[in-house]
Amino acid sequence: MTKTAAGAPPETPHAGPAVAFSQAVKSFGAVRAVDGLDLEIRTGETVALLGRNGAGKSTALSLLLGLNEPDAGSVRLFGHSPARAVAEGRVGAMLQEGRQVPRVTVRELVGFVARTYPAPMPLDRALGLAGIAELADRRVDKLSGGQMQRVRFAVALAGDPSLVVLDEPTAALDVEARHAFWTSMRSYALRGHTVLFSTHYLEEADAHADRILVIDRGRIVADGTGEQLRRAAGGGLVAFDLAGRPTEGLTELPGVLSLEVRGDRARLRTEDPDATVVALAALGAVRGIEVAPASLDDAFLALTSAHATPLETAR
Ligand SMILES: Nc1ncnc2c1ncn2[C@@H]1O[C@H](COP(=O)(O)OP(=O)(O)OP(=O)(O)O)[C@@H](O)[C@H]1O
Repeated sequence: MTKTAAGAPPETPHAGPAVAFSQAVKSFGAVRAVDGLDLEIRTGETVALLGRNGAGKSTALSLLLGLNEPDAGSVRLFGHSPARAVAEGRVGAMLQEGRQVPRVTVRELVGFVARTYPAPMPLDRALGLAGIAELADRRVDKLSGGQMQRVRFAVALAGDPSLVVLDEPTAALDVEARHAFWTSMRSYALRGHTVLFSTHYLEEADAHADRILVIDRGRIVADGTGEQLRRAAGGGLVAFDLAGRPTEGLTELPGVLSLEVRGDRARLRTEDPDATVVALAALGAVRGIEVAPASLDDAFLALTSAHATPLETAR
């Protein structure tokens, strides 16, 4: 049998999903960090994993990378165990914490990691994709947090993996670096690769993922595009000019969940915008009326609030 440069067995082609969790469970003491996780990610998808602090994102990613074993259920990457997929060089990862290696340059570090993979991408391409070509000869322990984050991205890409897993990749980046990061990530994804990233930024998930998975208390509570999540959360915002009208009774109108008054303008959060508008029209309160759908923030809060029940999203 042919051995690869890294001593790993050669890649075996796989037609099924890139990632498959089946009823995966991982507990730490009394905390069920991942609690019966079921999900599949197809090859070529860019997927965002969204969740509150402590929702189970990092634990799910650690199961996926084989850094932790599930207590029950299974996790498969390209049809195999995570350990095998990693050994075959199919997976690159950018985790939240990475120890800095003193005294080596960016080029040396990324080159070193690349050589541990069976079929790495050319070093200059990895540096270029991560937007750090001009930092190649700088020492990694002298870089800023944002620059280091991009070095981690280059390290994740160095082996030319089929799947990259990014845990909160833009957490330390300023607006410009964030923009550059997503451009790099997009060009990587466009080459048919699979990307899974976790984030707290809803707008980033909406803008850069084909599909958003919302995780809460270790389970997937929603799965769909940003648009599907907004629709599943339902409801919206109805705003109108009070024109001196008293606000009493507005919270009793059909569908209304809450009222906010700013100057002369009333903003009603409602689970049934149509019914609320009809009721306002009956009161003659229609001056400057505007209806806006639920935002992704609203959808996220509805999905992950303490009493939320999983929503069915049409996929
Ligand atoms: N090694 C560990 N030992 C004990 N508890 C842990 C460990 N790792 C995670 N947990 C707990 O498991 C739960 C899920 O944590 P996890 O880090 O997966 O969440 P997260 O969604 O990544 O959160 P954040 O957005 O804050 O990074 C939390 O209650 C956390 O305290």
